[in-house]
Amino acid sequence: MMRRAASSPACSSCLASLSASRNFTPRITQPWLPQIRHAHAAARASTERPSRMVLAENVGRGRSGSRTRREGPFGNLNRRTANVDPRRLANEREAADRRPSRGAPRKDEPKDDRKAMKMQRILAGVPHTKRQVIKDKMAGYEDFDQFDLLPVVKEALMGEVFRGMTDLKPTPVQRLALPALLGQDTKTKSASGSESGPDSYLLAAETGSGKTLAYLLPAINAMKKTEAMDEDVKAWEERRRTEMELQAAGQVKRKARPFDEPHPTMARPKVIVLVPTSELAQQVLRVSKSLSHVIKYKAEMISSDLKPQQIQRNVYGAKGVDMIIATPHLLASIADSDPNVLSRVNHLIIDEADSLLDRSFSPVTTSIIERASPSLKQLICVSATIPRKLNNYLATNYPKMHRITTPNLHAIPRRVQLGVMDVSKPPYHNNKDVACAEALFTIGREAAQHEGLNKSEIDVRRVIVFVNEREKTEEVAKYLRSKNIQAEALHRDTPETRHGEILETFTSNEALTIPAPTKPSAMKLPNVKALVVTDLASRGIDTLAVRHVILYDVPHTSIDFIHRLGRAGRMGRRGRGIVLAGNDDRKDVIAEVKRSMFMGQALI
Ligand SMILES: Nc1ncnc2c1ncn2[C@@H]1O[C@H](COP(=O)(O)OP(=O)(O)OP(=O)(O)O)[C@@H](O)[C@H]1O
Repeated sequence: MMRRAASSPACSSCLASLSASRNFTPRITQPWLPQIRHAHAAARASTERPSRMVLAENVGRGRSGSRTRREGPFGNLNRRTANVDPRRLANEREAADRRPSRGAPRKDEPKDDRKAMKMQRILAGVPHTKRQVIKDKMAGYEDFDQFDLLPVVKEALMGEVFRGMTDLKPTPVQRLALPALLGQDTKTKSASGSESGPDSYLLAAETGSGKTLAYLLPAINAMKKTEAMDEDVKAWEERRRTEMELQAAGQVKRKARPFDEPHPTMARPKVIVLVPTSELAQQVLRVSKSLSHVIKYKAEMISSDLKPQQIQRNVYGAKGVDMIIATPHLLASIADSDPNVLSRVNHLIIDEADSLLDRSFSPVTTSIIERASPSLKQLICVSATIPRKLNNYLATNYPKMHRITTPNLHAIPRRVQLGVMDVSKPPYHNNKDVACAEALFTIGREAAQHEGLNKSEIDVRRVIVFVNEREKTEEVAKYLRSKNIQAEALHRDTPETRHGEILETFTSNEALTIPAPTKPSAMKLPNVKALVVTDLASRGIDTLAVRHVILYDVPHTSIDFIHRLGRAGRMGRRGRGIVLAGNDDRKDVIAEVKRSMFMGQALI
């Protein structure tokens, strides 16, 4: 039932209390209402005790006496400042500023408005100020002569690895890592060492920036230095010399008493390099072998593409082995049956550490680290990216690890350009095969124009096409071949023996040329060779001669963007990436990656 409004005069506070009750319809048009309001106000002013609704006159002035600590169960209520020790607060703020993993930008850092990439935020951040400090630190080393390398190591570097190259300068990661790993940088040494365990380092630098030499040179240098002091090796050499002298003097017959005592380093390497794939093992071995010709040490690899007898020979060869480059599973299984394989390791290098310490590889990699620990002097993790997971893993397990990161970490170099083909529009109608073939034709046409006429030989452009699924590699390569484009597919199921052969064209630094066609041939695009691959070829593979990369599928993460685009524009060269953006692709992510590349910003 509706309640009627009171018919007698009432003031505004009375009306307010009435209106609070449900179903009350106020009649506020009465002409006498203002007078009643004034009467009430006058009565209020005349009372001695102020109403609870009236604020104290000094309310704005704050408390005069200090009452920072209030006792009792409600002492912490209605506080205007946090109940935290101000010194602790200041310390925490300072630590947060120094902590590399904190994603929050500092005051002096430019504002970051990359919304789509922030959704995944998969990479650990490197603070702006830290990047500046690194730049200053790098400035001290301009020449390879400034590093404490043995003369024979320098000779091998210049005469073999860099043969025919002039005006060589160490790259940023080499300027930072070589002094630290060689012990020239005393500050780094004291920070990374611990009384009980080995010195541990993280080397993180852009793709194609020379990380392989940055870790190989110090390890080989240390190996050579300690070799001269190795008592077992000295004694073995003495016995061998005596035996040879006896044979030469005709006192013993070589056939009757051959000197076949195994070298003390047989199956006892001093340096181990762990890599995720056979292809990468092959590549690191190539660099190491070129150094070993001059430095004289024995380097071998073990990976699943080798026959068991070959693996046996590489590890248990009578001449011994100083360095083993291996995939973790194979090495761990050898160490299971012969634990002494890891008993003399001084340097353990984990290349592509973000892969080898992720969930799938981590148990086996860490088991190798643990078994090698007693003799280990340096543990070196190497990576082109520091995912947040790796960052946390290292911070927890190796809190004293010294992090060597370059100023441009996680940034794709500006010399690599990214073009976007909107495949959702005509004439492609979301058909990426057609768009990919079109992109390759454009590359071929541009190259032909660049070559000019009247040449007897033309350059062949090597293009890597990245897809996300292995099934897609064959499918795309088949389509391209149907359009008379030279294309090969490479994925995990390709016979391992063929991997090296297929990759060779793309990893070779030699110019690839063919005789200039004089008449139109069946091969519509003679000057382009395409390799359709999954991520198998995105990690560590040194494709110096590749200028073009096509991202057929949009990479799932910014880490994949960095690694895939990192196959072009290596070691200061120019490169071009073309991403095919279809209807279902995250165009906002692509746009942000493109903008970051243009601005020279690190991906997140
Ligand atoms: N100081 C240097 N000057 C010129 N070239 C160099 C120098 N250091 C290394 N290189 C060459 O640069 C190329 C790339 O080096 P490397 O494969 O070590 O790169 P990376 O940093 O390991 O790349 P990724 O992260 O992709 O594995 C190699 O061909 C190597 O010979």
